[in-house]
Amino acid sequence: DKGSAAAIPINEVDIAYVTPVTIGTPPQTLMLDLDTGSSDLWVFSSLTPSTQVRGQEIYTPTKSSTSKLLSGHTWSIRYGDGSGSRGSVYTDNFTIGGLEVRSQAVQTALEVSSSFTQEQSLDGLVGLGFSTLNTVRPSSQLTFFDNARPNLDEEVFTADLKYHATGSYDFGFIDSKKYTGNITYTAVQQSPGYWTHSLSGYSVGSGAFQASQISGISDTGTTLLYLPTAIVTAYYRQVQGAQNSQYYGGYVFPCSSTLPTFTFGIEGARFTIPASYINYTRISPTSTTCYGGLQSSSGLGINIFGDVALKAAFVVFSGTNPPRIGFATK
Ligand SMILES: CSC[C@H](NC(=O)[C@H](Cc1ccccc1)OC(=O)N1CCC(N)CC1)C(=O)N[C@@H](CC1CCCCC1)[C@@H](O)COc1ccncc1
Repeated sequence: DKGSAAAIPINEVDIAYVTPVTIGTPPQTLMLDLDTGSSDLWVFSSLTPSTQVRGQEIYTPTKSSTSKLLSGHTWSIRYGDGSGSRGSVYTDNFTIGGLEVRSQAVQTALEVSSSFTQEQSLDGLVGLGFSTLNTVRPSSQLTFFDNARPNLDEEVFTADLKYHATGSYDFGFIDSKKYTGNITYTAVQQSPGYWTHSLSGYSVGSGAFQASQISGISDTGTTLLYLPTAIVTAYYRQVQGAQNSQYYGGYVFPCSSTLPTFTFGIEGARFTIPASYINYTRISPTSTTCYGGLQSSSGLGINIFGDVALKAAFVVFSGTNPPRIGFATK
């Protein structure tokens, strides 16, 4: 089996990407954020209070002839940005890009935090982290990828996220038309459940490559790139007028400033993030101050290789034993 689906940016600064999925019989289509940084598949549903739903598509289990309540099971999740949700659990048929999983655990929201309510183009998440992170109790549930794996032609899924454009997620195969050169793989530590691996170093602009093992998680559900403070200060030292603003909670700079590129290493391979990806957004629509796509990870306790980095590469998440992650230029 295999599947392929679009990864569509939900706004003009690629804050997140959504993918059309279908749930149930007859199929109900929702737009979900495929997130390698978590392992719960949850959706806005007919059980979500209407005061918390603002334009999202919802999943109505009672309209599906193949839905089954997973009685006595609940879930509750809190994300790194403080957003969260909780609820009950059904199983139903679930499809992404033509790839179907029967009786996938679909977590129906009974409550969502305000930032989810405000994000009307996001109907929920598909966690693609390791199933050990799943929050369903009393028995944790498997991710879509873990359920699909036995039937996949190849035990992989790939992410081809794009800057200000629609990319794709593929399941069960590696599309050689989506990348150039070779795929460089590196080892993944799957504890505590993230796609955790190391960078082999970095360089700023045309500067020398600094070899150093930088451990972090490749996370499609995180917008920006979060690295150790020493690296981030070295980067913004090259940017006229840059400053680390308490007020804006990160590095900001004049939108007219020239930004250097940022290169990261995977083993012996090098991947360069264009300056445009790091000139992330104006702090307000009329402002001439811009917010950086590279920020310090010091407040997070973990380095996160988010979309700003991932969209500079074609990424292979390999569920082989042991798991590994691959990067190729595109
Ligand atoms: C540094 S983890 C912060 C990260 N959330 C972000 O990256 C959000 C994403 C977002 C925000 C608003 C609308 C749409 C998308 O975006 C921002 O936070 N920003 C972008 C805009 C920028 N101006 C400010 C910073 C995060 O929790 N991801 C989790 C998934 C995410 C949750 C929110 C909805 C979209 C999916 C997940 O993978 C990682 O979970 C954890 C990571 C570490 N320990 C615990 C949990």
